[in-house]
Amino acid sequence: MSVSANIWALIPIKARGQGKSRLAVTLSDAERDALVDAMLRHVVDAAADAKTVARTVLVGPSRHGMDAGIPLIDEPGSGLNDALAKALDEISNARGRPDRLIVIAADLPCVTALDLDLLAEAPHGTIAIAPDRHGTGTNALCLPLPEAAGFRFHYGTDSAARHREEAERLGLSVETILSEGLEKDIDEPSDLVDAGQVYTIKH
Ligand SMILES: Nc1nc2c(ncn2[C@@H]2O[C@H](COP(=O)(O)OP(=O)(O)OP(=O)(O)O)[C@@H](O)[C@H]2O)c(=O)[nH]1
Ligand SMILES: O=C(O)[C@H](O)COP(=O)(O)O
Repeated sequence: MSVSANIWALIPIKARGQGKSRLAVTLSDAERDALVDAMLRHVVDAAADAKTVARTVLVGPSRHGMDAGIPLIDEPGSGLNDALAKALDEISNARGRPDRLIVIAADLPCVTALDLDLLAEAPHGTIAIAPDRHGTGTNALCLPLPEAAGFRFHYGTDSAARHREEAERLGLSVETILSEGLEKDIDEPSDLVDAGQVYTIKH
């Protein structure tokens, strides 16, 4: 890949107070908000430190206190797939649009800048998919543009397999990226052990 490739990171973030609802059995509302913000800050910082990432964009109803310099794309309010579809459409048509778009979840407290550089280095005509620790969910994607401008997001059950099928539909190859930092999203209380690097639970 050319060193001058223009690569952007897109981070979806749910409305304040709604994120990480599956952790409500363990964490109070305030604790979940603090955890969501700490993980988002970590992912934003990893993108800022990645050599390959030129620009970071958020999609969601609010910027959760992130710097005003990070653009926020408003979402339709009908779920993650619709939010990302709108953002992909806007970014694909933006002036100076990227050659590649990394879509990365905001709940990856172990992700590093190197992980993002690894994702960005997929060969030409390839979509990179980083699955979760179970191998079934999708924690990050790297989409080549404009080839994948029509990519349809399938977050939900078995999203990794469905995203591979979507690449096939577009005539693109798939590279699966496995790394601890990309695998460890925080969904269930048992995952919280991996969040200790960014957030300490006080009880
Ligand atoms: N903009 C936007 N982001 C979303 C939406 N749903 C999920 N996300 C984000 O997508 C990423 C992966 O989502 P999940 O792992 O399901 O996280 P979550 O929705 O906060 O967790 P639960 O409430 O427990 O399902 C996280 O960065 C979420 O903030 C949505 O409707 N809109
Ligand atoms: O792959 C997915 O659908 C997303 O990662 C959301 O799944 P999760 O909520 O299990 O992380």
